[in-house]
Amino acid sequence: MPKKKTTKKRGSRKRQSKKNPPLTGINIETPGMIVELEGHHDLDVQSQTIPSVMPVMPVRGMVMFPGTIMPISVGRPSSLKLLEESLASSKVIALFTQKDEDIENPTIDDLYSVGTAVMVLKLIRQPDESVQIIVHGLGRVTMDEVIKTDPYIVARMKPSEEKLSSTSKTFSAAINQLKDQARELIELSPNAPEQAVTVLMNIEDPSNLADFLVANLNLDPTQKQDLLEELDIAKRIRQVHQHVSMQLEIQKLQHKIQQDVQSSIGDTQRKFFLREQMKAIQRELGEEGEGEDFLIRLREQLDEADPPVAVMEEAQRELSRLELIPPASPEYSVISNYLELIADLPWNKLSEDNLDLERAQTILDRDHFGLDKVKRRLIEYLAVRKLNPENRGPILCLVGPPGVGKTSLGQSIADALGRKFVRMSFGGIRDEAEIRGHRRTYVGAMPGRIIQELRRAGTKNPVMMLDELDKLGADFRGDPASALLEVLDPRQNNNFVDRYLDVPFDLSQVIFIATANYMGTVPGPLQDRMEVIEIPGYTDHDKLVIARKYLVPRQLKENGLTRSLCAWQASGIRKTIENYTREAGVRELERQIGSVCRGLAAKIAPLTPARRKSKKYTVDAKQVRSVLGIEKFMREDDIKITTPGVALGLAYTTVGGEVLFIEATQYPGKGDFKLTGQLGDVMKESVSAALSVFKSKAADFDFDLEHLNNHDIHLHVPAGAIPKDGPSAGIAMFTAITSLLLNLPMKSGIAMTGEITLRGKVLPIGGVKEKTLAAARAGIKTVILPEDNRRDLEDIDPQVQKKLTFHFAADVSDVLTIAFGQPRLKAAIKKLKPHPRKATSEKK
Ligand SMILES: Nc1ncnc2c1ncn2[C@@H]1O[C@H](COP(=O)(O)OP(=O)(O)OP(=O)(O)O)[C@@H](O)[C@H]1O
Repeated sequence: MPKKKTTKKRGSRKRQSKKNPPLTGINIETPGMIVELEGHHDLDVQSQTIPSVMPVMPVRGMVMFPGTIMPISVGRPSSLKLLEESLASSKVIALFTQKDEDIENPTIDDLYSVGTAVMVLKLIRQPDESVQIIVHGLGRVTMDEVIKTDPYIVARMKPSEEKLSSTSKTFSAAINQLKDQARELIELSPNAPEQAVTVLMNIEDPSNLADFLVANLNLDPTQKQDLLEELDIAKRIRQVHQHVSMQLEIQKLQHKIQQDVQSSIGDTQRKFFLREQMKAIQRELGEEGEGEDFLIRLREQLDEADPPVAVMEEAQRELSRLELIPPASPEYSVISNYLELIADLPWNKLSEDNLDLERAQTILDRDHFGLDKVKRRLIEYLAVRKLNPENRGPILCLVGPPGVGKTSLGQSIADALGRKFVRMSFGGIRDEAEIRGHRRTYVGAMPGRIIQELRRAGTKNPVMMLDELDKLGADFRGDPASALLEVLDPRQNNNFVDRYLDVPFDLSQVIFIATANYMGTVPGPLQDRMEVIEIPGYTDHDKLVIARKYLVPRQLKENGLTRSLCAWQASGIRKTIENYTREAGVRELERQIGSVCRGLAAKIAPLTPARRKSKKYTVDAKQVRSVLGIEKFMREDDIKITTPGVALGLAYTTVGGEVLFIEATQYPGKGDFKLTGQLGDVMKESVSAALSVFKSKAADFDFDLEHLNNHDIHLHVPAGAIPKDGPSAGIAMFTAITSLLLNLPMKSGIAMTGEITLRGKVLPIGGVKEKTLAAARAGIKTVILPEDNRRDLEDIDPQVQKKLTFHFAADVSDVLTIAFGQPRLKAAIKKLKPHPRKATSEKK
């Protein structure tokens, strides 16, 4: 290494310098040797006089200043010659800067006229035959007369006389200020040597100070030459001051930029170190493995989930937060739960649709009996999807009583399409957050049901069943229906934002199918967005087939039985339908069939395997009776009417059509009218209307209205615990009141439905299909419908039509004729005539 060599050589040179006269021994031919010239210590330099004749060495790209020490590379042959010859006699030479540094062999005219006399302190021979000299500036010289130019220039010099024009206090202040600024500049300069400030502060002489600073300032050679030629020290100080100030400004600016850069790098480094420290602490606590592995896994899962860029950015932000939190902290689990959700959600996972319509039809037929209209609509829906995949189609809403197969139809559609099936029930949901989630700031926050179900589905295009839409509530916690509106709106749902997830998720590929028992309570705007498909309920015949094909085989299997062990007969199923269930769907029927199967399983299980093989139970009506016990429903008894004041109405409720008993009674009182049975406002009004119609027709019946002043009437609609509403029981109310006041029981086996007006007209009603089904189920033989509902007849199931006789009424008098029979009615009126008058006159 050059430094080592230098030290080593120094020692030998010292010895050598003592023995040999130095310069005579210079051998430029010996490369790598440093020659220390004799007598170069400070005192020598200071006492060195500047000879009047000196060899001139041209230099380029630099200006030498008195009082400074500089290394100079010498390579030109003429300069090497100069050194070789002149150093033998004197260590002092003159350095003159070239005006144009590109000139290889400068003449006198190519040099500035002012140069610097220098003392050569060291000469170092380089391996490439050049030489480096270290020189100490002695003083300014001006070329006076050229003595020779070959092989190098030798000239007579006249020393340059410097002058100090000012010694005032201002000048001293300027010197001090210059020194301060220069010190600041040195301190800001990253490469300045440590002792530079000390050297600066020790310089007393203003000329030396100026020269020292110029030599070290970052100026170009012409500027430096100007300052060399400036002999007025005060002026030179001023100019140097300007340069120092400017460079200080630049340096400060650079320093600031540097600091800014460093502080930003420093911040990243700080975080890195802190993180490392955190890991070390976690390692000490034994928590490290857990957290590290988990984070690695999480990162992999996130990459795999490949969510949209914005979501990934959010996830990365949360991941970096997670890295700083110890696994034991509660926040750790909050963030990690969130990230796990993002990693689990099917951002890009789609299942491929199978739009083979024949296959879809087969699957629908395989899973469900009947329901032809519904199945046809579902096939149409799939056909449109096949022809126009972009068309999202309407949102289907299957409406019907419980247990008619709405949910299982949804499952069949998903099977037919080859999509995943998820179901969410809205029964009792009152909080908007159930759908849209809670913000993560809440303790125990969770995503909404939609996002939870999608996570469960694992694909972003499942069939999602929104069950029991009619049970959706609303309270102070917000309106879940409005959140659902956003979910179902095809223009908004590609950007659905769950509050917990806080980033949009695309729901546009989900097929939503809603179900409801009753459309009446589904919020209007939601109804608007859906296409309603009604499933009215099953006839006894339908139920028989469904039971034989689906329910019995399923229950046998579930209870570990076989067909050969338990042979269900049609009579057994019919008995179960008629005497143990009263419903529109088949859920209770399946439950009862299950009960029978369990009862038989209890008998079969104790048998030996051999006995079991030979034993066969025939499940007929008798067997069902013996297992299920006393019949729950006796149809004929139920509808037999023996007392006045009772009428059978037909209603449409959330559980399908129903036969409604309307009972009225009277007792002496003050003419009050009492209503019970949880009747809604509309129904109450229709009772008032019925009473008013009766009063308006009292004369026709020869009925003395005075009777109503001293009798109270109580009208009750069982079952009292179930809320009822609607106008369609109007004519039944009127019939019940008439029956009571005319003291004439209605004929048995007749049920009626129709709204009543004050003029006694009968207005049309809805739900004819469901109501007639219920009538047939209950064993009713005759149904009175409003005249305007005649057109609904063709919609009624043929099985039901066969069982019922229909009468159509335009006016209440038509109703009374059918309900009581004209002769019975006349007889009752006749009987009644003297009775109330007698009672009144008796009272009088
Ligand atoms: N037409 C049918 N063919 C075969 N099975 C049926 C039919 N209708 C209903 N079921 C069966 O009846 C049971 C009840 O049906 P499901 O749960 O789908 O009723 P739902 O209409 O959704 O009732 P809820 O309104 O209470 O949700 C299911 O096991 C279903 O398979």
